[in-house]
Amino acid sequence: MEFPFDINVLFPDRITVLDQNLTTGRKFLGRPDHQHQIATVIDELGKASAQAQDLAAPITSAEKLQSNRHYLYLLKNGEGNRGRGVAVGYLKVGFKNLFLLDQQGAHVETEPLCVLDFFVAERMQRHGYGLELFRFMLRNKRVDPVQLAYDRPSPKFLSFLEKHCGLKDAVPQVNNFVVFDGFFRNRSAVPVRKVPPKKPEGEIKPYSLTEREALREEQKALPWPFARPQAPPHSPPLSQNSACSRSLSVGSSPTRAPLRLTPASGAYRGQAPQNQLIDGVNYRARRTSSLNRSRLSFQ
Ligand SMILES: CC(=O)SCCNC(=O)CCNC(=O)[C@H](O)C(C)(C)COP(=O)(O)OP(=O)(O)OC[C@H]1O[C@@H](n2cnc3c(N)ncnc32)[C@H](O)[C@@H]1OP(=O)(O)O
Repeated sequence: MEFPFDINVLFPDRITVLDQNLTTGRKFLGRPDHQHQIATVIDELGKASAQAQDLAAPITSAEKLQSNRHYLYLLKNGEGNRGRGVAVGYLKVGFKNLFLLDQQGAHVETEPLCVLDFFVAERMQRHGYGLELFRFMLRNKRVDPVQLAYDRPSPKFLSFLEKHCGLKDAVPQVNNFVVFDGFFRNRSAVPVRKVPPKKPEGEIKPYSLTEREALREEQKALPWPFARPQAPPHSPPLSQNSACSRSLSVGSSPTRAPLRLTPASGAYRGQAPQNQLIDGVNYRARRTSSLNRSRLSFQ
């Protein structure tokens, strides 16, 4: 995505981590004009992401980033737009209090790192940029894919997770978060938020809202004629052999088109060979002693 200003001035690094302050940790970026331009980049990418996911409104914007403790990893290509750089995409993560069901169906209260939004500009998809972002975040947060919770992953993202991480067996949930087989193993080894801040969302809800459901709640609160008409309640058809589809079938949000229960066409082009798994060798060498990982990821 191109902008009428120099992306390379705003984001000197290929991947920049932005937090609540919209800063990249570099002093000169505190300039108001730069802050404004950074906000523009986030807002425009957020809109494109919402469009790509059929969301009624963006779930990522500069304002939302400023009011939540989320982290946004922004990837640029410095050479594009005649050397001014182009914004390629982003990955947004944050800790969430969730009530999840383990494999035995028991409720577990947990606060995992969640993937909340993920976007690569349409024309740049399937060129490895998503993997670059995801890998960077995993290293930065010192976490394995199986330890993350995913906020209603799209068919493309599910395909991505299966291809690059070998994640395909979801543990059925009654909310729209998806966790995979292995998530409940060794929870104590998983990074947790150190100082629980006051939650902007209010107190913990029995089945925590996804970003997408929160969007629907916001819309419900709008008076007519601003509120979108509610779609009649319906459940997508269940697939007998898809654990993922079961977890997504309850409480799915009408803000995005219903998820297809099989991945988007061309998604599963065959099982990813082991040596294609993200960072497999490096991670194994570095972290095997401390973590008992899923049988599928990083083996
Ligand atoms: C929790 C959430 O954030 S859910 C929302 C996820 N975001 C979206 O759905 C927005 C639209 N999609 C995208 O922005 C991107 O496709 C992303 C972020 C999901 C992946 O980024 P990419 O740069 O395309 O991924 P990358 O090139 O590293 O990996 C490619 C793999 O991703 C999956 N993938 C990417 N695009 C597609 C697609 N159009 N159809 C099916 N699978 C796809 C496939 O597994 C693909 O492997 P393949 O080409 O061998 O089939």
